[in-house]
Amino acid sequence: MKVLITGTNGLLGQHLVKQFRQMPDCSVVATARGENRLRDREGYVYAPMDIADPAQISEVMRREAPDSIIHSAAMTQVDDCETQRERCWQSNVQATRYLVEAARELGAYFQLVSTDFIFDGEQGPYPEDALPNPVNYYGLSKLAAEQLLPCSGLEWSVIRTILVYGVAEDPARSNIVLWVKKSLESGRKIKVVTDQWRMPTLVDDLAAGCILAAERRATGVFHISGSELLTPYDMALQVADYFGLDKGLIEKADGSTFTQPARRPARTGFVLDKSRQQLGYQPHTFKEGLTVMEEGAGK
Ligand SMILES: NC(=O)C1=CN([C@@H]2O[C@H](COP(=O)(O)OP(=O)(O)OC[C@H]3O[C@@H](n4cnc5c(N)ncnc54)[C@H](OP(=O)(O)O)[C@@H]3O)[C@@H](O)[C@H]2O)C=CC1
Ligand SMILES: Cc1cn([C@H]2C[C@H](O)[C@@H](COP(=O)(O)OP(=O)(O)O[C@H]3O[C@@H](C)C(=O)[C@@H](O)[C@H]3O)O2)c(=O)[nH]c1=O
Repeated sequence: MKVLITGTNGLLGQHLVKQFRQMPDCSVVATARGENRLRDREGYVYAPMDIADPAQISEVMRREAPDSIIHSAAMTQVDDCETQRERCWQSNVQATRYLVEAARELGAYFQLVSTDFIFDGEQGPYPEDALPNPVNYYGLSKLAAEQLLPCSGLEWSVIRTILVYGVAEDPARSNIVLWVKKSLESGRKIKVVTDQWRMPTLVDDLAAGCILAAERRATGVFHISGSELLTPYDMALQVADYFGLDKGLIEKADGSTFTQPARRPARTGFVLDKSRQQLGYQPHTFKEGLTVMEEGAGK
């Protein structure tokens, strides 16, 4: 398999490179905007590819001719997506359209990484066929990207995930575990909500789930997340307990005391039966995930 990955400077992209390049009979083309920010340069080819630029996409795709494309790149800052809608649409929808076109010319398998934010959070946990109803522009843009696939004529899959955490080199954005850990380590008080429910997902498990689907050229939508429905407040307490940090710095908050520019769906989470049965997906618990992070941080 020759796999091309988009957004490899990002949290998921880095772990996809790390795992794919260890697979026998697999060659990896890592692509991202600008310079390669991965420290380890072994076991893959790097090609700069800004997915907003169709000329760059055509040039790289013609040269590399992958048989599988894992599309991870996106504008992921949810609040920026709410206030910079044109940039969000260009990054998350128009760019996906360019990549789908390139995949069609190559006859390549196409996998899109998507999100729980396509749902409104009224009836979580959600199975794959639940009715989408995004409550913010980021979620709307990711749903629009998903909707490019059914009529694309491609062998395609969508991997939806939730609140990804883990260790990243030079991360473009932080994640909930690193944010809580760094805040408490520096003695900073944090307000954490008790009225949102998520199944936080270890990035190593997410990458493994993407690969389980890609190596089978599995088609359709798969929900790949952690298995425990937790509030961010629960998560913060577990992080404090695990790393021996001061829980007294964690203050309860809710929608009446903590707001963000973009609305968040209240209760998401995924039903994981299909991924477990069809892909053999097996996520870590949140606590196990913290252990994996700690072990990985040393490497
Ligand atoms: N993180 C999460 O909690 C969740 C993420 N997802 C989805 O998972 C995928 C990966 O997210 P994650 O790794 O966490 O996010 P990151 O923000 O860590 O990575 C996204 C990457 O996409 C890159 N990117 C953005 N625009 C472009 C562009 N025009 N050309 C090339 N690269 C671009 C960014 O590049 P740069 O570094 O240069 O900014 C960044 O490295 C996304 O599709 C996201 O929607 C779904 C659910 C939850
Ligand atoms: C910053 C902050 C967040 N939170 C809560 C809100 C939220 O439930 C959780 C994470 O908040 P953030 O704003 O960091 O993350 P958020 O943008 O909500 O994360 C989303 O990212 C996109 C890419 C996705 O696709 C979604 O699945 C989801 O992971 O932490 C607090 O309680 N207090 C705080 O001070």
